[in-house]
Amino acid sequence: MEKLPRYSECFICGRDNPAGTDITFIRTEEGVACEYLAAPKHNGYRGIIHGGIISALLDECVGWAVSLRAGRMCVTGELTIRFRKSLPVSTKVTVKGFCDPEQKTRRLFRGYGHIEDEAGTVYAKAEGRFFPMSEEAQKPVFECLKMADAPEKAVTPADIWGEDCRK
Ligand SMILES: CCCCCCCC/C=C\CCCCCCCC(=O)SCCNC(=O)CCNC(=O)[C@H](O)C(C)(C)COP(=O)(O)OP(=O)(O)OC[C@H]1O[C@@H](n2cnc3c(N)ncnc32)[C@H](O)[C@@H]1OP(=O)(O)O
Repeated sequence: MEKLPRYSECFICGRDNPAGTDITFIRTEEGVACEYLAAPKHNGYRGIIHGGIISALLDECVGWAVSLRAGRMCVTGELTIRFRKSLPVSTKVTVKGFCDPEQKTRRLFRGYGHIEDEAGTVYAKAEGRFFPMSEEAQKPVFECLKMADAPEKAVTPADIWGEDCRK
């Protein structure tokens, strides 16, 4: 399992965003995943994590999974979240994201994901549609993407997609 790069300013994965969740995503055999320890600074109601935080975690995790498949960084076009169970503060959960293997077009990618705890309880599920950026539009993204274990080290598209890198 390989750590994915982090984007310095991002609310979810940015090192330089103190308001955020300070997440590192990993590439798994099936897609993308991350660990999240539910923190009181992300509360909505007392002791319960805000649905917007849950949505943002799922958005980025599923977004990474489809971006890996698309060969380009994507933007979210549509995201549907089902909040099945309140997520209490201090719960340790795993967020998992997948790309739908049946892609009919390279313009739009479908993905899905969920948040579960160690016992397998599912707190939320997501599905969405994601759009690959043009090569030109994704260039500035790479100015802020840094290696997870070496924040001074820049990342290139080939570091992420290797041979599958889209021209
Ligand atoms: C997600 C990736 C994350 C990867 C992980 C990165 C980690 C580290 C890297 C970096 C960190 C920072 C980044 C994190 C980011 C997190 C994710 C976000 O928050 S992204 C920001 C929020 N999203 C936007 O800003 C998009 C705004 N919308 C647009 O740009 C356009 O609307 C776009 C590209 C989605 C579509 O525009 P058109 O011009 O290509 O398409 P048209 O002509 O409008 O529509 C044509 C057809 O396409 C479908 N379509 C278009 N838009 C759709 C939509 N929103 N949902 C569903 N289908 C849509 C429909 O079938 C539509 O046909 P009909 O209009 O219905 O007849």
